[in-house]
Amino acid sequence: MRMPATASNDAPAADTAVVLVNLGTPDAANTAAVRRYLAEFLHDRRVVDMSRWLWCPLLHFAILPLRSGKVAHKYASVWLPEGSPLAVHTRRLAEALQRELPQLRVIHAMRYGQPSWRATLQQLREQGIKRVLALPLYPQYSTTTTASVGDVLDAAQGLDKRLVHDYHADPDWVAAVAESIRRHRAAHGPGEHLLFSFHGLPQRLAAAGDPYPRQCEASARAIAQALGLAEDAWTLSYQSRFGREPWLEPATADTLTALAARGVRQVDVVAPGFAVDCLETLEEVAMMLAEDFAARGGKLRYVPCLNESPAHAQALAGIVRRELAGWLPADP
Ligand SMILES: C=CC1=C(C)c2cc3[nH]c(cc4nc(cc5[nH]c(cc1n2)c(C)c5CCC(=O)O)C(CCC(=O)O)=C4C)c(C)c3C=C
Ligand SMILES: [Fe+2]
Ligand SMILES: [Fe+2]
Repeated sequence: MRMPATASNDAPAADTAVVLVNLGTPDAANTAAVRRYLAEFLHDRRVVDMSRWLWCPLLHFAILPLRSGKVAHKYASVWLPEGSPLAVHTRRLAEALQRELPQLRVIHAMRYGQPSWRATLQQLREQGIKRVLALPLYPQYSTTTTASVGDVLDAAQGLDKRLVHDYHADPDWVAAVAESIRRHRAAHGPGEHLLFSFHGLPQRLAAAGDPYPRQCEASARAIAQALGLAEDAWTLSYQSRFGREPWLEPATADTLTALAARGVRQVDVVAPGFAVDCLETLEEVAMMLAEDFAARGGKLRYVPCLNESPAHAQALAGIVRRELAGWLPADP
């Protein structure tokens, strides 16, 4: 008889690992490290699906030489003593989740850069791990992010594997984000307008069926409802556009301009597409967009990501427990 796997605190599962997989980040805030990182990231066909005949010359002779130095400078402006914010918070979140799930082995890996997701899977197998639950740190599913984590998992041999598809409407995660906004407003004063800023995506991918924008809309609506916000008290927008083709709209920068023109003087910006703070939230939103909005006479207050907060770790632990409870062991 096949018994469901359990993941209660009293049922040790020494052969099961949970891996939080994030995007990845450079290992130093300098041009060479950023160039290495961007080269690996932007060679993934899930991220850029152009013909290699067109893309490789553009990447190697224009994008990498021109972008790496500029982006390294941006990383330097948010770098922490222990490293890149994305790396630091991802590691701390895995440690916090390990405390919630002492019966399991919890680690983290990066799709690009270190610790390498591919190498992590091989090491786990060598260490005698039989089952791996991959939890991509992307609340909303996209072919450009979650599916790429899944590609590497699919290619790993000799493991019983499972991937968390998304958690964009998970009630505990929604409650944790809503509570972080409530606390931010309690600490800094009531808010005038709430802007949900998600990472963007080429419109072409959304038109081809990527569920990402629908899931972003559902996340924002659920969080706004949990906060009891009126329809006109919040807006959704997309940031971090890359390249020349049309990306999802409205753009966060344009939305802030429009809000300022409408006379809105204070905007709280939250980024629930990012599990942890990173270049895109700290430099692009909390620094650059905040400066632009201030120049228009407004105040942008950035609500930090859930990062390694207990509420975040508890929400992820709930997701892990449910996934493991429904996971039948593989046939011997
Ligand atoms: C075609 C290019 C890109 C797509 C598609 C894309 C989708 C996408 N990205 C994230 C999350 C993150 N992206 C981050 C940085 C980043 N993203 C791109 C390009 C695309 N992203 C680039 C080139 C970069 C690097 C910085 C730069 O050169 O501008 C990050 C932060 C990494 C860090 O080190 O802090 C995150 C996180 C999602 C969720 C997503 C699709 C939905
Ligand atoms: Fe190339
Ligand atoms: Fe990105």
